[in-house]
Amino acid sequence: MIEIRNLSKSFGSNLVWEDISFKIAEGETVAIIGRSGCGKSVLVKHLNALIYPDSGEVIIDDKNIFELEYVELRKMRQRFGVLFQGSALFDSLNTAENIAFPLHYFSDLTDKEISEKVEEALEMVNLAGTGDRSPAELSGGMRRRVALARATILQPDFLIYDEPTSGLDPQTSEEINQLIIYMAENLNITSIVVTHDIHSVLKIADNVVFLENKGLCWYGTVEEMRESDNKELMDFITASEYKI
Ligand SMILES: Nc1ncnc2c1ncn2[C@@H]1O[C@H](COP(=O)(O)OP(=O)(O)OP(=O)(O)O)[C@@H](O)[C@H]1O
Repeated sequence: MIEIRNLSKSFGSNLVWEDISFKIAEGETVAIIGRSGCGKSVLVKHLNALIYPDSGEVIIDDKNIFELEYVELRKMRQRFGVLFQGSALFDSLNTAENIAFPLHYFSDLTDKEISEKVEEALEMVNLAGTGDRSPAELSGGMRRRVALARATILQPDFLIYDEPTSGLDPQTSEEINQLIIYMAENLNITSIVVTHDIHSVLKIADNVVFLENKGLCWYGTVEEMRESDNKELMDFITASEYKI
């Protein structure tokens, strides 16, 4: 469980948002939506203390992560995986080496154990047999799946997805949505998804955080979002050109 309590953040005189509170239960998928520049990325960077707030707390396992000492902070950060926007694969490494990268850094596994884990991960994202291909030889959807295999290889408790379906066609987006659901259900990963893709939100999310007017404008389940008459939320969804 991650509990966000009364979080506020400014950069100089630029107030990003204030007094944000909500909870993310274990195994839940929460979507964070809102217009460009409303502070979605800044918010998720608080969840693993990459950014510190002006005030407020993020509680994980009964501890305010902003008060953790260096060693504990490192351990806490290792519980997070991140799927970066645009996949962020290393072009000089092949697919298998990309996925193996975190294991070389953060585990004591032998080379043989690492290759076995990489093969399993490739199978999980339906890319068995492509380990020796370079990222340049893969489609956008395949690169996203490799990035997902890499982000989950250390079996994180929490996975942050930064616009996982951006730039993908509807069919490939759907494959990624299905994988996000698979990861949440089968690996019991708690997922935090920053997205502009309302269709994806409806497919994958349990709960939705909508940032607007420098704060948490609306929070609820996807079912509640379908029924909501919150004007700002509806305007945002309508502008996303998706009717629900
Ligand atoms: N390191 C930083 N220093 C100063 N200002 C920052 C920093 N990071 C973000 N900001 C500011 O915080 C605000 C929110 O930015 P953020 O990137 O979180 O928005 P976003 O909702 O994720 O946008 P987008 O949907 O376009 O990715 C912006 O005004 C941005 O300029």
